[in-house]
Amino acid sequence: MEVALVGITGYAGMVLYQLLQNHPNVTKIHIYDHNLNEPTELNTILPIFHDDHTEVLPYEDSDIVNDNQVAFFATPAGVTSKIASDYIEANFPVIDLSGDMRLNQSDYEHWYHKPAASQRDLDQAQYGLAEFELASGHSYIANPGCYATATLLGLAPLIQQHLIELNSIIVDAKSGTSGAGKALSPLTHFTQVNDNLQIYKPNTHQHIPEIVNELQSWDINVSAIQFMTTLIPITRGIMATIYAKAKPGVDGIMIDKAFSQTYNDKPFVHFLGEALPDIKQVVGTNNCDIGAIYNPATNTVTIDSVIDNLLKGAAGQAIQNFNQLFDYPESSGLNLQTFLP
Ligand SMILES: NC(=O)C1=CN([C@@H]2O[C@H](COP(=O)(O)OP(=O)(O)OC[C@H]3O[C@@H](n4cnc5c(N)ncnc54)[C@H](OP(=O)(O)O)[C@@H]3O)[C@@H](O)[C@H]2O)C=CC1
Ligand SMILES: CC(=O)N[C@@H](CCC(=O)OP(=O)(O)O)C(=O)O
Repeated sequence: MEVALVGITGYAGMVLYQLLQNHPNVTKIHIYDHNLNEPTELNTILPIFHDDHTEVLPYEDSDIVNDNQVAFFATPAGVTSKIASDYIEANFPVIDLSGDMRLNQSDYEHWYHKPAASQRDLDQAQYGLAEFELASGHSYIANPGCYATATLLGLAPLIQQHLIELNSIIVDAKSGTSGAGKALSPLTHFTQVNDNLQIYKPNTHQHIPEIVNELQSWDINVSAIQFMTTLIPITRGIMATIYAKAKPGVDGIMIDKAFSQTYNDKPFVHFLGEALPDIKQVVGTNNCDIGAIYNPATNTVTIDSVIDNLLKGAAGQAIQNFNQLFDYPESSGLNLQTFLP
Protein backbone atom coordinates (compact mmCIF):
# COMPACT_ATOMS: atom_id res chain seq x y z
CA MET A 1 0.00 0.00 0.00
CA GLU A 2 1.46 3.37 -1.05
CA VAL A 3 0.28 6.32 1.02
CA ALA A 4 0.56 10.10 0.82
CA LEU A 5 1.33 12.31 3.81
CA VAL A 6 0.88 16.09 3.87
CA GLY A 7 2.04 18.13 6.89
CA ILE A 8 5.14 16.24 8.07
CA THR A 9 6.76 19.41 9.45
CA GLY A 10 3.94 19.65 12.01
CA TYR A 11 3.65 17.78 15.30
CA ALA A 12 0.84 15.42 14.27
CA GLY A 13 2.37 14.85 10.82
CA MET A 14 5.77 13.82 12.18
CA VAL A 15 4.19 11.38 14.64
CA LEU A 16 2.01 10.00 11.85
CA TYR A 17 5.10 9.48 9.69
CA GLN A 18 6.69 7.37 12.45
CA LEU A 19 3.54 5.26 12.74
CA LEU A 20 3.29 4.78 8.97
CA GLN A 21 6.95 3.70 8.83
CA ASN A 22 6.15 0.89 11.26
CA HIS A 23 2.84 -0.17 9.70
CA PRO A 24 3.11 -3.69 8.23
CA ASN A 25 0.90 -2.87 5.22
CA VAL A 26 2.54 0.40 4.19
CA THR A 27 5.14 -0.23 1.51
CA LYS A 28 5.90 3.38 0.53
CA ILE A 29 5.20 6.79 2.07
CA HIS A 30 5.16 9.69 -0.38
CA ILE A 31 5.55 12.96 1.52
CA TYR A 32 4.26 16.21 -0.01
CA ASP A 33 5.13 19.71 1.20
CA HIS A 34 3.35 22.87 0.10
CA ASN A 35 6.56 24.94 0.43
CA LEU A 36 8.60 22.99 -2.14
CA ASN A 37 9.15 23.59 -5.85
CA GLU A 38 11.41 20.58 -6.28
CA PRO A 39 12.03 17.29 -4.45
CA THR A 40 14.12 17.80 -1.30
CA GLU A 41 15.54 15.22 1.11
CA LEU A 42 13.59 14.89 4.35
CA ASN A 43 16.69 15.18 6.53
CA THR A 44 17.43 18.62 5.12
CA ILE A 45 13.89 19.80 5.90
CA LEU A 46 13.71 18.08 9.31
CA PRO A 47 17.21 17.33 10.67
CA ILE A 48 15.61 15.21 13.43
CA PHE A 49 15.19 12.50 10.75
CA HIS A 50 18.94 12.58 10.17
CA ASP A 51 19.35 9.21 8.40
CA ASP A 52 16.24 9.56 6.28
CA HIS A 53 16.99 10.53 2.67
CA THR A 54 13.38 10.18 1.48
CA GLU A 55 12.61 12.76 -1.18
CA VAL A 56 9.85 15.10 -0.06
CA LEU A 57 7.80 16.17 -3.08
CA PRO A 58 6.09 19.44 -4.02
CA TYR A 59 2.37 19.30 -3.20
CA GLU A 60 0.33 18.35 -6.26
CA ASP A 61 -3.10 16.79 -5.85
CA SER A 62 -3.02 14.90 -9.18
CA ASP A 63 0.31 13.26 -8.15
CA ILE A 64 -1.23 12.26 -4.84
CA VAL A 65 -4.21 10.63 -6.53
CA ASN A 66 -2.11 8.90 -9.23
CA ASP A 67 0.69 7.58 -7.04
CA ASN A 68 -1.08 6.55 -3.84
CA GLN A 69 -4.07 4.64 -2.55
CA VAL A 70 -4.88 7.00 0.33
CA ALA A 71 -3.80 10.44 1.59
CA PHE A 72 -3.33 11.68 5.14
CA PHE A 73 -3.65 15.43 5.74
CA ALA A 74 -2.10 16.72 8.99
CA THR A 75 -2.67 20.35 8.01
CA PRO A 76 -4.16 23.30 9.89
CA ALA A 77 -7.82 24.29 9.69
CA GLY A 78 -8.56 26.13 6.45
CA VAL A 79 -6.42 23.94 4.17
CA THR A 80 -8.49 20.87 3.28
CA SER A 81 -11.76 22.82 3.11
CA LYS A 82 -10.36 24.31 -0.12
CA ILE A 83 -9.11 21.07 -1.70
CA ALA A 84 -11.33 18.26 -0.38
CA SER A 85 -13.46 18.30 -3.55
CA ASP A 86 -10.42 17.28 -5.67
CA TYR A 87 -10.28 14.02 -3.72
CA ILE A 88 -14.01 13.50 -3.21
CA GLU A 89 -14.69 13.90 -6.95
CA ALA A 90 -11.92 11.40 -7.72
CA ASN A 91 -13.45 8.95 -5.19
CA PHE A 92 -10.03 8.91 -3.54
CA PRO A 93 -9.84 8.11 0.20
CA VAL A 94 -8.52 10.78 2.54
CA ILE A 95 -7.92 10.76 6.28
CA ASP A 96 -8.07 14.39 7.38
CA LEU A 97 -6.72 15.23 10.84
CA SER A 98 -7.99 18.81 10.73
CA GLY A 99 -11.40 20.07 11.81
CA ASP A 100 -12.35 21.21 8.29
CA MET A 101 -14.75 18.40 7.43
CA ARG A 102 -16.24 17.58 10.85
CA LEU A 103 -19.05 20.17 11.06
CA ASN A 104 -21.81 21.52 8.86
CA GLN A 105 -21.14 24.83 7.08
CA SER A 106 -22.77 27.18 9.55
CA ASP A 107 -21.25 25.49 12.63
CA TYR A 108 -17.79 25.48 11.01
CA GLU A 109 -17.92 29.17 10.13
CA HIS A 110 -19.26 30.07 13.57
CA TRP A 111 -16.71 28.04 15.60
CA TYR A 112 -13.63 28.10 13.34
CA HIS A 113 -14.11 31.66 12.00
CA LYS A 114 -13.12 30.55 8.48
CA PRO A 115 -14.95 29.87 5.22
CA ALA A 116 -16.35 26.33 5.19
CA ALA A 117 -16.02 23.62 2.55
CA SER A 118 -19.05 23.22 0.28
CA GLN A 119 -21.98 21.47 1.94
CA ARG A 120 -21.89 18.93 -0.91
CA ASP A 121 -18.33 17.95 0.10
CA LEU A 122 -19.17 18.02 3.80
CA ASP A 123 -22.03 15.63 3.14
CA GLN A 124 -19.54 13.14 1.69
CA ALA A 125 -17.25 13.17 4.74
CA GLN A 126 -17.61 10.50 7.44
CA TYR A 127 -16.86 11.45 11.06
CA GLY A 128 -14.28 8.95 12.26
CA LEU A 129 -14.53 8.37 16.01
CA ALA A 130 -12.96 4.96 15.53
CA GLU A 131 -14.63 3.08 18.42
CA PHE A 132 -18.13 3.96 17.24
CA GLU A 133 -18.04 4.81 13.50
CA LEU A 134 -16.64 2.25 11.10
CA ALA A 135 -14.65 3.93 8.31
CA SER A 136 -15.60 2.26 5.05
CA GLY A 137 -15.65 2.66 1.28
CA HIS A 138 -13.47 5.08 -0.64
CA SER A 139 -14.39 7.71 1.87
CA TYR A 140 -13.24 11.06 3.10
CA ILE A 141 -12.67 10.52 6.84
CA ALA A 142 -12.85 13.46 9.22
CA ASN A 143 -10.56 12.29 12.03
CA PRO A 144 -11.89 13.60 15.37
CA GLY A 145 -10.39 16.39 17.45
CA CYS A 146 -8.21 15.53 20.45
CA TYR A 147 -10.43 16.99 23.19
CA ALA A 148 -13.49 15.61 21.40
CA THR A 149 -12.01 12.10 21.45
CA ALA A 150 -11.24 12.11 25.19
CA THR A 151 -14.62 13.65 26.03
CA LEU A 152 -16.76 11.45 23.76
CA LEU A 153 -15.12 8.22 24.89
CA GLY A 154 -15.66 9.32 28.50
CA LEU A 155 -19.35 10.11 27.94
CA ALA A 156 -20.41 7.39 25.45
CA PRO A 157 -21.65 4.67 27.85
CA LEU A 158 -23.51 7.20 30.01
CA ILE A 159 -25.30 8.82 27.06
CA GLN A 160 -25.93 5.65 25.07
CA GLN A 161 -27.46 3.92 28.10
CA HIS A 162 -29.30 7.07 29.32
CA LEU A 163 -27.72 7.05 32.79
CA ILE A 164 -27.18 10.80 33.37
CA GLU A 165 -29.21 14.00 33.41
CA LEU A 166 -28.44 15.53 30.02
CA ASN A 167 -28.53 19.15 31.23
CA SER A 168 -25.92 18.48 33.93
CA ILE A 169 -22.81 17.66 31.86
CA ILE A 170 -19.69 19.66 32.74
CA VAL A 171 -16.35 18.91 31.06
CA ASP A 172 -13.11 20.28 32.49
CA ALA A 173 -10.46 19.35 29.90
CA LYS A 174 -6.71 19.92 30.23
CA SER A 175 -4.10 19.66 27.46
CA GLY A 176 -0.36 19.78 27.00
CA THR A 177 1.16 22.29 24.62
CA SER A 178 1.71 19.97 21.63
CA GLY A 179 -2.06 20.14 21.14
CA ALA A 180 -1.61 23.68 19.90
CA GLY A 181 0.73 22.65 17.06
CA LYS A 182 4.20 23.97 16.35
CA ALA A 183 3.39 27.65 15.78
CA LEU A 184 4.40 29.82 18.72
CA SER A 185 1.73 31.96 20.35
CA PRO A 186 1.68 34.12 23.50
CA LEU A 187 -0.28 31.33 25.23
CA THR A 188 2.28 28.60 24.43
CA HIS A 189 5.47 30.59 25.00
CA PHE A 190 7.67 28.76 27.57
CA THR A 191 7.60 31.66 30.00
CA GLN A 192 3.81 31.70 29.94
CA VAL A 193 3.23 27.92 30.09
CA ASN A 194 5.90 26.96 32.61
CA ASP A 195 4.76 27.04 36.27
CA ASN A 196 1.29 28.04 35.10
CA LEU A 197 -2.23 26.87 34.21
CA GLN A 198 -4.24 28.87 31.66
CA ILE A 199 -7.92 28.56 30.84
CA TYR A 200 -8.49 29.46 27.19
CA LYS A 201 -11.39 29.66 24.70
CA PRO A 202 -13.99 29.60 27.54
CA ASN A 203 -17.35 28.49 26.06
CA THR A 204 -15.95 29.12 22.57
CA HIS A 205 -13.83 26.04 21.92
CA GLN A 206 -14.31 24.63 18.41
CA HIS A 207 -14.70 21.08 19.71
CA ILE A 208 -18.00 21.93 21.48
CA PRO A 209 -20.20 21.48 18.37
CA GLU A 210 -18.26 18.38 17.33
CA ILE A 211 -18.92 16.79 20.73
CA VAL A 212 -22.57 17.83 20.84
CA ASN A 213 -23.20 16.45 17.31
CA GLU A 214 -21.85 13.04 18.22
CA LEU A 215 -23.67 12.97 21.57
CA GLN A 216 -26.90 13.79 19.69
CA SER A 217 -26.32 10.82 17.40
CA TRP A 218 -26.47 8.68 20.58
CA ASP A 219 -29.32 10.58 22.25
CA ILE A 220 -31.17 13.23 20.27
CA ASN A 221 -32.18 14.98 23.50
CA VAL A 222 -28.66 16.27 24.21
CA SER A 223 -28.76 20.03 23.62
CA ALA A 224 -25.57 21.53 25.13
CA ILE A 225 -22.59 20.80 27.35
CA GLN A 226 -20.53 23.02 29.61
CA PHE A 227 -16.97 22.65 28.26
CA MET A 228 -13.77 24.36 29.45
CA THR A 229 -10.18 23.93 28.29
CA THR A 230 -6.97 24.53 30.24
CA LEU A 231 -3.40 24.58 28.92
CA ILE A 232 -1.04 22.78 31.32
CA PRO A 233 2.77 22.70 31.40
CA ILE A 234 3.34 19.28 29.81
CA THR A 235 4.19 18.41 26.21
CA ARG A 236 1.77 15.57 25.47
CA GLY A 237 -1.53 14.44 26.91
CA ILE A 238 -5.13 15.37 27.62
CA MET A 239 -7.21 14.73 30.72
CA ALA A 240 -10.95 15.31 30.38
CA THR A 241 -12.60 15.36 33.81
CA ILE A 242 -16.34 15.07 33.29
CA TYR A 243 -19.07 15.65 35.88
CA ALA A 244 -22.76 14.80 35.52
CA LYS A 245 -25.76 14.08 37.77
CA ALA A 246 -26.98 10.48 37.74
CA LYS A 247 -30.59 9.82 36.73
CA PRO A 248 -32.91 8.60 39.53
CA GLY A 249 -32.16 4.97 40.40
CA VAL A 250 -28.68 4.95 38.82
CA ASP A 251 -25.79 3.94 41.08
CA GLY A 252 -22.08 3.18 40.86
CA ILE A 253 -22.66 -0.48 39.96
CA MET A 254 -24.78 0.42 36.92
CA ILE A 255 -22.19 2.96 35.78
CA ASP A 256 -19.39 0.44 36.16
CA LYS A 257 -21.37 -2.13 34.16
CA ALA A 258 -22.13 0.35 31.35
CA PHE A 259 -18.45 1.21 30.86
CA SER A 260 -17.32 -2.42 31.12
CA GLN A 261 -19.90 -3.57 28.53
CA THR A 262 -19.22 -0.72 26.12
CA TYR A 263 -15.45 -1.10 26.06
CA ASN A 264 -15.13 -4.84 26.60
CA ASP A 265 -14.20 -5.46 22.95
CA LYS A 266 -12.41 -2.17 22.22
CA PRO A 267 -8.65 -2.80 22.36
CA PHE A 268 -7.61 0.83 22.84
CA VAL A 269 -10.09 1.87 25.55
CA HIS A 270 -9.35 0.61 29.03
CA PHE A 271 -11.98 1.03 31.71
CA LEU A 272 -10.32 1.02 35.12
CA GLY A 273 -13.33 1.24 37.43
CA GLU A 274 -12.70 3.63 40.29
CA ALA A 275 -8.93 3.75 39.64
CA LEU A 276 -8.79 7.18 38.04
CA PRO A 277 -6.02 7.29 35.42
CA ASP A 278 -3.27 9.88 35.04
CA ILE A 279 -1.98 11.30 31.77
CA LYS A 280 1.44 9.67 31.91
CA GLN A 281 0.07 6.15 31.72
CA VAL A 282 -1.19 6.71 28.15
CA VAL A 283 1.50 8.98 26.71
CA GLY A 284 3.25 7.17 23.86
CA THR A 285 0.24 4.88 23.24
CA ASN A 286 -3.00 4.93 21.28
CA ASN A 287 -4.94 4.16 24.46
CA CYS A 288 -7.77 6.01 26.12
CA ASP A 289 -7.85 5.07 29.82
CA ILE A 290 -11.04 5.86 31.70
CA GLY A 291 -12.05 5.74 35.37
CA ALA A 292 -15.45 6.54 36.91
CA ILE A 293 -16.59 7.30 40.46
CA TYR A 294 -20.13 7.84 41.70
CA ASN A 295 -20.63 10.04 44.77
CA PRO A 296 -24.03 9.29 46.41
CA ALA A 297 -23.69 12.37 48.65
CA THR A 298 -23.97 14.68 45.63
CA ASN A 299 -25.49 12.20 43.15
CA THR A 300 -22.55 13.06 40.86
CA VAL A 301 -20.66 10.81 38.44
CA THR A 302 -17.06 11.86 37.85
CA ILE A 303 -15.33 10.47 34.76
CA ASP A 304 -11.61 10.78 34.12
CA SER A 305 -10.62 10.14 30.49
CA VAL A 306 -6.98 10.44 29.38
CA ILE A 307 -5.29 10.21 25.97
CA ASP A 308 -2.08 11.15 24.21
CA ASN A 309 -3.34 14.04 22.04
CA LEU A 310 -0.86 13.26 19.24
CA LEU A 311 -1.73 9.54 19.14
CA LYS A 312 -5.28 8.63 20.15
CA GLY A 313 -6.15 12.32 19.67
CA ALA A 314 -4.65 12.57 16.17
CA ALA A 315 -2.13 10.28 14.38
CA GLY A 316 -2.98 7.04 16.23
CA GLN A 317 -6.70 7.37 15.58
CA ALA A 318 -5.87 8.21 11.94
CA ILE A 319 -4.14 4.81 11.72
CA GLN A 320 -7.19 3.15 13.32
CA ASN A 321 -9.32 4.73 10.59
CA PHE A 322 -6.81 3.63 7.93
CA ASN A 323 -7.01 0.05 9.27
CA GLN A 324 -10.80 0.17 9.12
CA LEU A 325 -10.86 1.61 5.58
CA PHE A 326 -8.62 -1.14 4.25
CA ASP A 327 -9.79 -4.03 6.45
CA TYR A 328 -6.49 -4.39 8.25
CA PRO A 329 -6.45 -5.73 11.83
CA GLU A 330 -7.55 -3.00 14.23
CA SER A 331 -4.21 -2.78 16.05
CA SER A 332 -1.92 -2.92 13.00
CA GLY A 333 0.87 -0.40 13.42
CA LEU A 334 -0.39 0.59 16.85
CA ASN A 335 1.35 -1.80 19.23
CA LEU A 336 2.94 1.08 21.12
CA GLN A 337 4.36 1.32 24.60
CA THR A 338 3.94 3.99 27.26
CA PHE A 339 6.90 6.35 27.57
CA LEU A 340 8.73 5.43 30.81
CA PRO A 341 9.34 6.49 33.50
N1 LIG B 1 -1.56 18.69 17.72
C1 LIG B 1 -2.56 17.92 18.14
O1 LIG B 1 -2.54 17.36 19.24
C2 LIG B 1 -3.75 17.68 17.25
C3 LIG B 1 -3.89 18.29 16.04
N2 LIG B 1 -5.01 18.09 15.28
C4 LIG B 1 -5.16 18.74 14.00
O2 LIG B 1 -4.21 18.17 13.09
C5 LIG B 1 -3.73 19.18 12.20
C6 LIG B 1 -2.20 19.28 12.33
O3 LIG B 1 -1.92 19.67 13.67
P1 LIG B 1 -0.45 19.99 14.17
O4 LIG B 1 0.50 19.00 13.66
O5 LIG B 1 -0.57 20.22 15.61
O6 LIG B 1 -0.20 21.39 13.42
P2 LIG B 1 1.19 22.09 13.09
O7 LIG B 1 0.90 23.54 13.00
O8 LIG B 1 2.23 21.63 14.04
O9 LIG B 1 1.56 21.54 11.62
C7 LIG B 1 0.81 21.86 10.49
C8 LIG B 1 1.42 21.25 9.25
O10 LIG B 1 0.66 21.63 8.09
C9 LIG B 1 1.52 22.29 7.15
N3 LIG B 1 0.78 23.32 6.42
C10 LIG B 1 0.50 24.58 6.82
N4 LIG B 1 -0.20 25.22 5.88
C11 LIG B 1 -0.33 24.37 4.83
C12 LIG B 1 -0.93 24.46 3.55
N5 LIG B 1 -1.55 25.56 3.15
N6 LIG B 1 -0.87 23.37 2.73
C13 LIG B 1 -0.26 22.23 3.14
N7 LIG B 1 0.34 22.10 4.35
C14 LIG B 1 0.29 23.14 5.19
C15 LIG B 1 2.62 22.88 8.00
O11 LIG B 1 3.73 23.15 7.18
P3 LIG B 1 4.74 24.38 7.47
O12 LIG B 1 5.99 23.74 7.93
O13 LIG B 1 4.88 25.08 6.18
O14 LIG B 1 4.11 25.27 8.51
C16 LIG B 1 2.85 21.72 8.97
O15 LIG B 1 3.54 20.68 8.34
C17 LIG B 1 -4.43 20.48 12.58
O16 LIG B 1 -5.58 20.65 11.81
C18 LIG B 1 -4.82 20.23 14.03
O17 LIG B 1 -5.90 20.99 14.43
C19 LIG B 1 -6.00 17.24 15.66
C20 LIG B 1 -5.91 16.59 16.86
C21 LIG B 1 -4.79 16.79 17.77
C1 LIG C 1 -3.63 22.99 23.45
C2 LIG C 1 -4.40 23.45 22.24
O1 LIG C 1 -4.35 24.60 21.87
N1 LIG C 1 -5.13 22.54 21.63
C3 LIG C 1 -5.89 22.85 20.45
C4 LIG C 1 -6.45 21.57 19.93
C5 LIG C 1 -7.27 21.81 18.70
C6 LIG C 1 -7.09 20.90 17.58
O2 LIG C 1 -6.56 19.84 17.69
O3 LIG C 1 -7.55 21.33 16.42
P1 LIG C 1 -8.84 20.90 15.65
O4 LIG C 1 -9.84 21.96 15.86
O5 LIG C 1 -8.42 20.74 14.27
O6 LIG C 1 -9.27 19.61 16.23
C7 LIG C 1 -7.02 23.84 20.76
O7 LIG C 1 -7.51 23.86 21.89
O8 LIG C 1 -7.46 24.55 19.84
